[in-house]
Amino acid sequence: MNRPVLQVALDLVELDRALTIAGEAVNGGADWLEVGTPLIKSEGMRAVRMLKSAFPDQKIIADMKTADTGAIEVEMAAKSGADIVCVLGASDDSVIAESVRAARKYGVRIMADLISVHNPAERAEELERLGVDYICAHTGIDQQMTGTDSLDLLMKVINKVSIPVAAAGGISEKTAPGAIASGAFIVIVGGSIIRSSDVSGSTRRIREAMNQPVPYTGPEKTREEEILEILNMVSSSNVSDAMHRKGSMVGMISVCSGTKAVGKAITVQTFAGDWAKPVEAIDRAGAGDVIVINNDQGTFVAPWGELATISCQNRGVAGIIIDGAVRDVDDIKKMHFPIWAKTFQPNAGEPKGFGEIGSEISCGGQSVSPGDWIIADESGVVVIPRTRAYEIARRAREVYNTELRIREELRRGKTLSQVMNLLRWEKKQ
Ligand SMILES: O=C(CO)[C@H](O)[C@H](O)COP(=O)(O)O
Repeated sequence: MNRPVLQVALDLVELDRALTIAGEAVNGGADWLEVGTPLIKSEGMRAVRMLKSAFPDQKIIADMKTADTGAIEVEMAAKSGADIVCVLGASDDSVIAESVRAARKYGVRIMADLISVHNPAERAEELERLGVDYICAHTGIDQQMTGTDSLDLLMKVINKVSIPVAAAGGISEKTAPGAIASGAFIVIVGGSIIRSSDVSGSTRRIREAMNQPVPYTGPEKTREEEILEILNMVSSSNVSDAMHRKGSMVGMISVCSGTKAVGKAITVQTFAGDWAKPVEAIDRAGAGDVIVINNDQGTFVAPWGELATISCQNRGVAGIIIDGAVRDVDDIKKMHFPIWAKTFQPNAGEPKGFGEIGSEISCGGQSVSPGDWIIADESGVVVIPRTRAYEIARRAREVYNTELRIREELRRGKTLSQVMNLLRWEKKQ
């Protein structure tokens, strides 16, 4: 068989950005260009026409994700210049058959996408019998965020069909060699290329990685390691964006400027003037935990100060968040320890022992349960529910990566409003 193909998925919504990025990807060695579903929904068949006319030597793939009216959609894409049209493998056999008939009539090929197919191995065999030209073992972007692995899917189907198989879904420089080693003929890459500030360089590196197949051995890190690594890289603002602009505590001020805290919450409920439970929580906290304290709206006494901070530092606690006051601020600032509080106040209370460690609390207007993840930086404090921590961390990384590319376009001279095409996307009344 010929050399494996690198297909770059242009999952963007603006055609001019897609054309620029496509050019950079082709310079980096992209073989095929995919007009991604968001681009088709935003710009229609014009996107296919423009890509074909700008890149006549590249195969153009129209990712229609067709689920009905197969003949009409394939005809539209074919007449606009697509070489390959993607249909949903999960759609009815009648849709696949009509798509294949139209494809034969208009001289294009059909790629069937296995996204959300419940029985991928069996369905891949059926799709081959129905006449499709390529099978795409695809884990969708939302599925990737929850940890579904595209190469697992690839391995389920690769030996079931004799037509070429594409691998898609979060493929990067690290996983592309595994896709080839597992038998993929086409590697489809979206985010790892189109969100990069150096599209040509990223494309080139993935192309080179594809030339050195290495058997895939599964993820290198545990989910918890991955969450920690991502949250250390992204900002609280990235995480808030990933949570649809939610999760942020109100009124929290960073005591030691320039510090950041990431870790799992040890929650403490105490009452104004009582510092026993906050200090006992230090003994319960493991290295890397963040102690989150509700002080029952007490701002006239501080449940936290320098000595508690030294104790935390000794235990490797990652940070302190107090819905209340902190004292000994001059000394704490010298320690450069990550603490967020509502206010400063020299009065300490008494260690009476009211309250609880490890219960659900409210802090800065957010509900926090033990084990929820906390990310705190100069912008503020965001709580990530533990049940969604992996997904939110991965979505935050997408936000972070998207901004890398936007920053690059700003550097080249566009305004933010131009890059985002704000006027076009304002909500119409
Ligand atoms: O079809 C798609 C999403 O439905 C994408 O094009 C495909 O998943 C490749 O993009 P990425 O590498 O970002 O996953």
